[in-house]
Amino acid sequence: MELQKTSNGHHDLSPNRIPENGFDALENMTEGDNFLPNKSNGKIETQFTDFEGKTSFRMSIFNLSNAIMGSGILGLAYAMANTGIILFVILLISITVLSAYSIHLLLKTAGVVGIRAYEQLGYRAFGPPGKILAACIITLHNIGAMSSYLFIVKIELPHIIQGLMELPDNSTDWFVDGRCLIIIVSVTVILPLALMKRLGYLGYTSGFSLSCMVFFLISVIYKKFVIECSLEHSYNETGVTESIYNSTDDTCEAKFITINPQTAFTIPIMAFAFVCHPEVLPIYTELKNPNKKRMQNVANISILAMFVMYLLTAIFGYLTFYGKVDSELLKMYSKKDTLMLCVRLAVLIAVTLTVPVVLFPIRRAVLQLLFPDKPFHWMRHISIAVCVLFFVNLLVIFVPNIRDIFGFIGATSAPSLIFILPGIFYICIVPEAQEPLKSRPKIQAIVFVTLGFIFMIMSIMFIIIEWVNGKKTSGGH
Ligand SMILES: NC(=O)C[C@H](N)C(=O)O
Repeated sequence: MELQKTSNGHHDLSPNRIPENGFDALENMTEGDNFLPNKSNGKIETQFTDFEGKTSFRMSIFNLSNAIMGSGILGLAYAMANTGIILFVILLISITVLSAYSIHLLLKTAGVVGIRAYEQLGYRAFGPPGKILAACIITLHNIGAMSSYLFIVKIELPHIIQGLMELPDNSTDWFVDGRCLIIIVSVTVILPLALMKRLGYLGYTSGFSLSCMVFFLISVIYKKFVIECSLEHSYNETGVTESIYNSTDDTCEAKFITINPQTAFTIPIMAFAFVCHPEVLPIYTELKNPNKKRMQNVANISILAMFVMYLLTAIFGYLTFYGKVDSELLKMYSKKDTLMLCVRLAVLIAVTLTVPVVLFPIRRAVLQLLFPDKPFHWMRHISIAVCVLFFVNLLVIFVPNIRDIFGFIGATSAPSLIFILPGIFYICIVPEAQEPLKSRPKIQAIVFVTLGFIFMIMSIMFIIIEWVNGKKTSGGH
């Protein structure tokens, strides 16, 4: 699809030139493209002409909620065990509000320049290095998230099959080999969904994925009332020793406020659980009748719904196992219990259906970096998805314990995507004439970025300290 060039050599994206297939226009968009500012009520409002979205409000909520909800939910009970109920609730509310504020910054910045692509905002703020930085952080973070989802499939699916088929624990058949299973799941479920041309089409699978997580939550609540907390409860059945992740507290009593060395992981776990920022602008691009308020509503509803689910999961998970809860809640439940086998399956389905949603921003970042001026092409669309999935599969198959890598990625990319980048883009892109540096919104954004840097430095420091201590206590292994 060809866009007409204006006299200054830029693409003309004026409203009377809205392309038939706006998606191509977005993929086509280059750094020099102009967007038409629309002066209404004396305020400059940029009209988005990059794409005419067709995804309904409800489907967009499903997609964004699905992007938020992932493996992060499994670590929240553990986070609560290491902060106590009150501190946890305060931190969770703070991260929820900050996450919504960050989306507000992204949407406002996108509105000012009329671009709904994270990487392009990076370009507007800092030129090519800004674009490369944003694309790399998105790719790194989302590959980390995808790997964590496939890691769950690799570990849990064999147990589910063994449990449902009543096979002995030591069976060596190929269908209980996690490595074979992730390849099968990737090829038969994830790849076809990742090949969809638009994220909007994933609304139905996202809705289904969310209902699986609701089932998980209901079961966690139910189990609280049937499982008795016992001090001898053995939860490390898989034999994986993770000294740095194990809680030190072994009592069956709820703590309201507590601080221990593992408290350091709380903010990275919560921040990771709320990351959906690379998906926000792609979802906005496909929203029907888009405007900032409507998209902010999509974000607020999704964030609020996920906040409720996170809070309930954490509280009931914690009140079932107290200080002994593992950093992966599912590990705590018996593998012989049919209900819990079904719950594991539901969580697996939920995270598997999240993988394609998380893959979309990676493909967009790669396209923006390697083929910035090229129109949509199926070959590129398909090959990037295949390469990304291939790489993530290799990672999950050959790296035995990627938790440390996640810890580091969670501590660096999550604060960057939530706090630092949206704040810096806002400060740099919203013109001084519209909002001077000393205006309230800009000062708020500066504080927000500073907070992001503090979180990031603190998390990295704590994680390094824990690694060093963990290595010492496990004899240097
Ligand atoms: N979308 C992501 O990056 C992570 C997601 N928030 C999770 O909890 O797994």
